[in-house]
Amino acid sequence: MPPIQYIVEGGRRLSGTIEPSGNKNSALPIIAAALLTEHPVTLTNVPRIRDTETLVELCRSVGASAEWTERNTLQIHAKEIRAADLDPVLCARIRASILLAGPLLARCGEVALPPPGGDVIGRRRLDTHFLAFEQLGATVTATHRLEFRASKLKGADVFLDEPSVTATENALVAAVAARGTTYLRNAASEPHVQDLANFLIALGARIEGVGTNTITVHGPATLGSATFAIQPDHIEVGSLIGLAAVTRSPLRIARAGVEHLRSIRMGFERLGIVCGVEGDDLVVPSNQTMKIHDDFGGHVPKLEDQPWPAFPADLMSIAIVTATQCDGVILMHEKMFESRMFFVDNLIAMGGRIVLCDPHRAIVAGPSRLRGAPMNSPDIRAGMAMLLAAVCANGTSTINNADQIERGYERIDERLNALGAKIKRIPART
Ligand SMILES: CC(=O)N[C@H]1[C@@H](OP(=O)(O)OP(=O)(O)OC[C@H]2O[C@@H](n3ccc(=O)[nH]c3=O)[C@H](O)[C@@H]2O)O[C@H](CO)[C@@H](O)[C@@H]1O
Ligand SMILES: C=C(OP(=O)(O)O)C(=O)O
Repeated sequence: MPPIQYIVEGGRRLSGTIEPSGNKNSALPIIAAALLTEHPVTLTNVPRIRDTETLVELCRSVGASAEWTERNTLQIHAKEIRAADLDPVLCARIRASILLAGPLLARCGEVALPPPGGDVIGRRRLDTHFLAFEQLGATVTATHRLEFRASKLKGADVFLDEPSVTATENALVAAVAARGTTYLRNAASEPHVQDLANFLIALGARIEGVGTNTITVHGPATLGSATFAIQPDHIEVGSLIGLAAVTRSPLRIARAGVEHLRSIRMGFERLGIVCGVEGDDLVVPSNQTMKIHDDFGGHVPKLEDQPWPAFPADLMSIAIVTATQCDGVILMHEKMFESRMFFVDNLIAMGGRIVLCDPHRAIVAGPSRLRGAPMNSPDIRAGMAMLLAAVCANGTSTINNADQIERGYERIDERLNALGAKIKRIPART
């Protein structure tokens, strides 16, 4: 498939209603966990994006049947599976290939995985996965590929060395198959971790503490079949709040999953962007103050990411672009990843007033009028942030490597064009 380029004509006001897709980071562990049961599983509201398509291919490669029966409905039946010959190219395409470790280990007693890929946003450690599997009774060998073996998984009191999202998900799936009770302490609690736990419960697992940092699993569970709807993507909702704000456009984000939006709304409120809630819809008015709130005493405020329920790392790039359009000064502190902030060079080239202090911190002084420019998307969220910048800038921008954006956002060009944006999607000239 040729690489994709977006040509964006900026400076247009948007309006209308948009519904977020299902959460990518829920769909991925849930598709992988569907391999845990011999019975058929139907998943609805699955985002039809590059990452889910790749994982579906990997599921087929281990012997499961996986069919899209509608655009966003996926049926998976893992009657018999084998944990062998996983394609290194497919595994390297997505971070979520590591999520096959838990279900395949539980079903087959061993699995060898080529290293996972995913966003190039800094070092992405796997040590927490290894720690959890070892405590549940597996042996782990990590060389050019990752090998996990366990003739029997045993429940354990596991303290994760950090609340890693995918490590919590792998440990949760393995614990459902393990004999005895497992406590996962210092567990991640993101909406996608909750979604996975609720899917496992729908299959028949006994899990307590969903949404907290101590998850208790009583195993082993006898699993059946289930139909499960993936919850809305809170990161996409946050991206759309940023889009509405930078283009000064009134947007209604329908079925936004407002119960999970508190820290995200607070983050944008610090930038002077206030959203209303109507039922499960989020309403972003166009008449925002866009005035950054100083800390008490007039001190320079900061916005930092942290594990859930705090402001999510995957929204930092969006928040930075948004802040360029706000009045005031703010320190943006990305604590988790070392390379996620380098994309700000593109915003600086467009006229953004940003000082990159070090790989983790940037000071943004706004507002600045952005000018269209050529850009290259390094990762999903930086790509989406650049798309926001391009839509609000004066003139035309080109975003190369827009495939990255499409790893995480479904038909984003069509959906934003329906709101009034002008994004042309073309195969890039090589
Ligand atoms: C498929 C999927 O679900 N991917 C998400 C998942 O990736 P993933 O599960 O790979 O991310 P982890 O939660 O393991 O951690 C991400 C990084 O943050 C660091 N870290 C983590 C916890 C902590 O308290 N302190 C800390 O510094 C880790 O060392 C690591 O470098 O979670 C990340 C963090 O929300 C998101 O960016 C990714 O979109
Ligand atoms: C970092 C992300 O994805 P992944 O973990 O799949 O690379 C993301 O969704 O922003």
